[in-house]
Amino acid sequence: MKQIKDKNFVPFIESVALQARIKELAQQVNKDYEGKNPLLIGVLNGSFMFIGDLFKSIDIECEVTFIRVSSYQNTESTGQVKQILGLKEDIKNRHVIIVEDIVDTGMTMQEVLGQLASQKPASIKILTLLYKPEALKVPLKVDYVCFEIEPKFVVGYGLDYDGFGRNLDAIYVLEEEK
Ligand SMILES: O=P(O)(O)OC[C@H]1O[C@H](OP(=O)(O)OP(=O)(O)O)[C@H](O)[C@@H]1O
Ligand code: HPA
Repeated sequence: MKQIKDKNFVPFIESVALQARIKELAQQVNKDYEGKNPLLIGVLNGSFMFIGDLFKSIDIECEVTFIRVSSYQNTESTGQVKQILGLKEDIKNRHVIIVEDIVDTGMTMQEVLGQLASQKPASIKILTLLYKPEALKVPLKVDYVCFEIEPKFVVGYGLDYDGFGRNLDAIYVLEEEK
């Protein structure tokens, strides 16, 4: 069991299982993107650990970069607008793979996908470590998934609870929800 701030988390996906599945997914990317020089775009902060391990097992020609997504209140509407920060690469005509740690409501990915797609990449796909299909609130196609999970709060391996828990080498779930 791990205590993070006021909450207790219990083991959910162990490190060995994570690493084995990440290697499998990397093999799939190797197969699908051979000769295409894909650009992997990691969404910070959560994806840093996952993309590090994934990238080591991708052995075709490829590149990696990172973005952050900032949320701010649009003054002209009540909705949350997310802005992509930090993308310096020209993605026009590139094969882009967006790499996430988790797709939960799907709001982040919907926004990021829309904004990147408007820059006319040759192709664009979403690759995520964790996916909560039952929590999805917007229509979204998630192309590569390591693990589909129930809609429970998880931490570890890059994912945080209030900033903490990212350094755990496995995924843990809130105790009372297991
Ligand atoms: O599908 P959604 O409901 O939009 O949730 C998923 C997003 O939430 C988390 O990011 P967060 O904003 O917590 O930032 P972080 O990566 O820095 O932890 C996660 O890394 C995804 O980007
Ligand atoms: O389950 C989660 N854990 C941590 N961060 C998250 N961001 C969206 N869903 C989650």
